[in-house]
Amino acid sequence: MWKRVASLSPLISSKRSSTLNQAAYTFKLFESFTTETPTQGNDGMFFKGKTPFITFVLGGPGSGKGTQCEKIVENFGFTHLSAGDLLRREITSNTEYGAEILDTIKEGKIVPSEVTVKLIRKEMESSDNYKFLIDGFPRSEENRIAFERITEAEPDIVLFFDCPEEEMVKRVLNRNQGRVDDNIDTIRKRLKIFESLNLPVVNYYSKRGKLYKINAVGTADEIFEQVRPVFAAHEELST
Ligand SMILES: Nc1ncnc2c1ncn2[C@@H]1O[C@H](COP(=O)(O)OP(=O)(O)OP(=O)(O)O)[C@@H](O)[C@H]1O
Ligand SMILES: O=c1ccn([C@@H]2O[C@H](COP(=O)(O)O)[C@@H](O)[C@H]2O)c(=O)[nH]1
Ligand SMILES: [Mg+2]
Repeated sequence: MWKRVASLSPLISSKRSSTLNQAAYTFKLFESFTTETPTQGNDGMFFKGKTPFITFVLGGPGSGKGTQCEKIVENFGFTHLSAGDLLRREITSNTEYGAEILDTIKEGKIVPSEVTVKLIRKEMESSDNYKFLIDGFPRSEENRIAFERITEAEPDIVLFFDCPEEEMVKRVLNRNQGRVDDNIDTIRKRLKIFESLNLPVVNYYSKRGKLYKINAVGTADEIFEQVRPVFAAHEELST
């Protein structure tokens, strides 16, 4: 099927070609997933005897997800999987989809779900830990549904860092880590996508009683004092 899609490309105009190339990129990945047959559920698929404890960490660009994840790791022994970092690693390692991922990130768009879920799943499977922070994912309802379908797992809790737009813009523009998407044009695009595609995911988990909304204004330490009790309570429950 991939061959068939590739052979169509020269026959089409460049604008359509770019759309179709994106479709082919998605399709090829999707095909590689559908040939894999996950045979076990959440408890048995990745984690040698332990039920995984999965936390999704959501919030707009610059809301402080990565900063707070570091503190959660230090204090509660989670493994931090930043979806954005996993995608950026694909770019720097020049893997098969690195170039497409780079273009997608530059545009502030969302990488096809199958790519991201595959990277997350691989990291989970190779970890000795069973407690995961999945940072910056799912970015859309489509991401969420793909994660559930492919991993047969759901998050136990979902953190949402609620931050005003002007504060997020200020933080991202001051971040200074050389990220290709830390410029005002891409930030605006990311904020729009966050509102239209990510907030529905936040609302979904809110309705399901899994959401912990954190006021992300203040110092990182102050914010962590809101985060700490969420994990402390779950630690108590599991002992
Ligand atoms: N509470 C805070 N107050 C001020 N600056 C902060 C705070 N938390 C994080 N920062 C800074 O803001 C910038 C963005 O933070 P961070 O990278 O943690 O956000 P993020 O939500 O992971 O963003 P992205 O979605 O773009 O990856 C960083 O430079 C970080 O040091
Ligand atoms: O699940 C994901 C996560 C990220 N992306 C793309 O990466 C950038 C940067 O993500 P950060 O979480 O801010 O590090 C994001 O704007 C998306 O383009 C993605 O597609 N899917
Ligand atoms: Mg981050």
